[in-house]
Amino acid sequence: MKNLNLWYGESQALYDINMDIGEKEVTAIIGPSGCGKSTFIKTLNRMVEMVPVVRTSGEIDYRGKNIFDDKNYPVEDLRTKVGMVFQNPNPFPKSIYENIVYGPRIHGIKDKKTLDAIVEKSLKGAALWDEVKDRLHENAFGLSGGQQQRVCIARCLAIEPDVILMDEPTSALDPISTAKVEELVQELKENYSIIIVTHNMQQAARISDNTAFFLNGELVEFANTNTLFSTPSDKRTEDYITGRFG
Ligand SMILES: Nc1ncnc2c1ncn2[C@@H]1O[C@H](COP(=O)(O)OP(=O)(O)OP(=O)(O)O)[C@@H](O)[C@H]1O
Repeated sequence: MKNLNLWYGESQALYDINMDIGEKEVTAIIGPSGCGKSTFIKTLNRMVEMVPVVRTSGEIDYRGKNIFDDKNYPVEDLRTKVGMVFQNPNPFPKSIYENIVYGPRIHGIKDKKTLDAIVEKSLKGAALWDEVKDRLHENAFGLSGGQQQRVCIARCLAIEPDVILMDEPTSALDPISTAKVEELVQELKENYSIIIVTHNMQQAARISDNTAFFLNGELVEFANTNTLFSTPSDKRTEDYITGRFG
């Protein structure tokens, strides 16, 4: 990211963000409510532009192409490479199977055997296969919240992204489901780059390689997670992680 700025109408939400996010690493985004965490990750797959008054400046280069350059990087291509999982599990009101094959079908895959294989691989990737393999054609709404969130992760994996954006993916989950998703993040980073917004600093410390601390739309500090939590270089980071504000 180079000099990334973002405005909602007249109101600026991101200020001059410069950041280099590594491949196959977990990057945590932390900061107090309203500091721009969601705005920031939704910028990475340009979903933020669904708000009509949004305006950006600067660049986000992904594998040598600026994602804002529509001619060289169609937004549909970007979104197949950069998938997203939201705060509240949001499966479609369809069967587990139909949830997973939704994206691949849009991409023109029709062959049943291929779709079956995608469902199995994606559910295995989301550590859910064993729990649901005998009920693939039941409605996803019949699953627990934690299982629904893993369906959403499987749905994201089914389009074979490189990057997975997660916006507080465990905030609606109980501690056991949270632990499962955290464990899953550790497994997924073997194959995917993960950027995760979290309110939970212990979670950031547990699962991420690098952490970015945002405050009032600015990137205050971006460092190795252990370093950021043990010896932050900015006083504002120190105040936040020690609970002095936020
Ligand atoms: N659709 C929108 N229209 C106008 N302003 C918005 C919109 N969405 C977010 N904002 C503003 O942008 C700023 C950053 O909000 P954002 O949701 O990115 O913060 P956040 O750090 O993710 O907060 P939280 O932790 O509470 O989810 C806030 O001032 C917010 O009011």
